[in-house]
Amino acid sequence: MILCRTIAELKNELYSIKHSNDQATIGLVPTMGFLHEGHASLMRQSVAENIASVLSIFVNPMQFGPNEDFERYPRDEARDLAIAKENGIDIVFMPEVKEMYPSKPRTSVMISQLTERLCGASRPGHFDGVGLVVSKLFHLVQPDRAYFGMKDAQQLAVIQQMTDDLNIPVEIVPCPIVREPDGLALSSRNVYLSAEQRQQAVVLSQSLALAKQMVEEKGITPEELIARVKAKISEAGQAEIDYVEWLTYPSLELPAWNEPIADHSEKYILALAVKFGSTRLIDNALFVPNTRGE
Ligand SMILES: Nc1ncnc2c1ncn2[C@@H]1O[C@H](COP(=O)(O)OP(=O)(O)OP(=O)(O)O)[C@@H](O)[C@H]1O
Ligand SMILES: CC(C)(CO)[C@@H](O)C(=O)[O-]
Ligand code: BAL
Repeated sequence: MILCRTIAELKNELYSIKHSNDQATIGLVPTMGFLHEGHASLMRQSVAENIASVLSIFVNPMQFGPNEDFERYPRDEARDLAIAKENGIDIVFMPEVKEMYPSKPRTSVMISQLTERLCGASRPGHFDGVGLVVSKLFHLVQPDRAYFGMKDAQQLAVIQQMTDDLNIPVEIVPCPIVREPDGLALSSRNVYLSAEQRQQAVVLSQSLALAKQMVEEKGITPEELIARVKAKISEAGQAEIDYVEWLTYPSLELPAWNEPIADHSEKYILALAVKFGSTRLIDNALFVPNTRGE
């Protein structure tokens, strides 16, 4: 496994791969590091489907708001490199901020509509930063496939839209959410939770499971579903709800609010963002026609 800290090193390594095999397919797994089993599942899928796999580790300042956790975002380079190697990654691209942004970028990548709700509304400018860095990574690596987790379902929809709108020749591969045995979705930010908050955070996946049950009950409307999910989350002492939304997926539009969900024909997402103290966690479940959710 090769570690590249500069764009020049990355380009050299990619050139060598392509030079030795011009049919070589490249998979890209973009991350912000502090790797866990969720990231590892993306890496394994990339390794299984491509001749060579690039893992990027970059805590992108452009996607953090002024009062967010950019400075204290967890980092552990040695551990990340060991996990990348164990999972068969060929190249780790781990640039400094000044390598990715030698000066303040004057170009913005603004993806409209899909970013109006959910994390786009709670974190103004967040998806502009994500769009910018992911398009830079796509241009630098020129992957055949890029792997994104469904935990960040809005991000996945936004990146797919950006890729389609800009005709970027990469296949976006959605990967399922990896969870702890008690249901909590793996996230680098889980490390911020106190023991008590960690116990309370299980309410996220529990409320998604409750929603699946309720959608099976004929007659429930999005309005009732959201009220009941919010009530369930509020049972966890310190939980402060940022949003609970029921939207079409991947178009992220509001469906008819007062009409029963049963027998729906579209794909929907129930998306949650909840704060436990200062730690904001997200989770979601997809509901496909005539099923109880994924
Ligand atoms: N539990 C998970 N299951 C599957 N994919 C995941 C999971 N957690 C993160 N990912 C995916 O890994 C990629 C990199 O995410 P990132 O480095 O932000 O990790 P994270 O754990 O989501 O961090 P954060 O706590 O900052 O949200 C994204 O595509 C993300 O969706
Ligand atoms: C896609 C990404 C690596 C861009 O910084 C980030 O938003 C993430 O880790 O999901
Ligand atoms: N996992 C999405 C990256 C972020 O929270 O900034």
